Amino acid sequence: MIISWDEYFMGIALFSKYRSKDPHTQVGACIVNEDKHIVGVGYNGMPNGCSDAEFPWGSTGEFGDKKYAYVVHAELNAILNASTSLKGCRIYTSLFPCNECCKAIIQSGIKEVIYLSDKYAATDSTRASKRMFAAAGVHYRRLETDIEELPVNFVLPKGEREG
Ligand SMILES: O=c1ccn([C@H]2C[C@H](O)[C@@H](COP(=O)(O)O)O2)c(=O)[nH]1
Ligand SMILES: [Zn+2]
Repeated sequence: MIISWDEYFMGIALFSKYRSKDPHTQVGACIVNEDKHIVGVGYNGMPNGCSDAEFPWGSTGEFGDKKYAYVVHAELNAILNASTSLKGCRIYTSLFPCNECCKAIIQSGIKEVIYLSDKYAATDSTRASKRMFAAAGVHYRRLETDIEELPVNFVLPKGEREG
């Protein structure tokens, strides 16, 4: 199987999301520069020093009892983890960016967003993101692919196993 660049970078975003402890929505993001070099990756997780085990992952109750007060979004983490200027870069993200990530994407100089799921399309947050991206000239598109699954085997074929 040979995959396209878009599928490859979205694959990295999808792989990254499995690091997230969010029990409901795991999100991964991968930023790529004009030379097709990966310059940042991220997933939705608690800030440094805020234990995944101690901070809440639920989404009900008081403000302080919900994950939303604390979690750093995948796209923002990818931006903050980036090693270089993001001017002209593309971001691959498994979920369409919320309005807060949208602002960070625009301000960082990223010029294109490639997403997979738009499951919150009907929300005010996503509508605001689309409005801001359009105004700021940040292009967005859904990943086009025929691939349903990308198998990754951690178990080596018999002939390649040790012992
Ligand atoms: O742009 C976004 C929007 C959301 N996320 C993260 C934040 C949360 O951990 C989940 C959303 O949780 P729900 O239970 O689906 O409300 O997704 C993100 O990383 N980037
Ligand atoms: Zn966000």
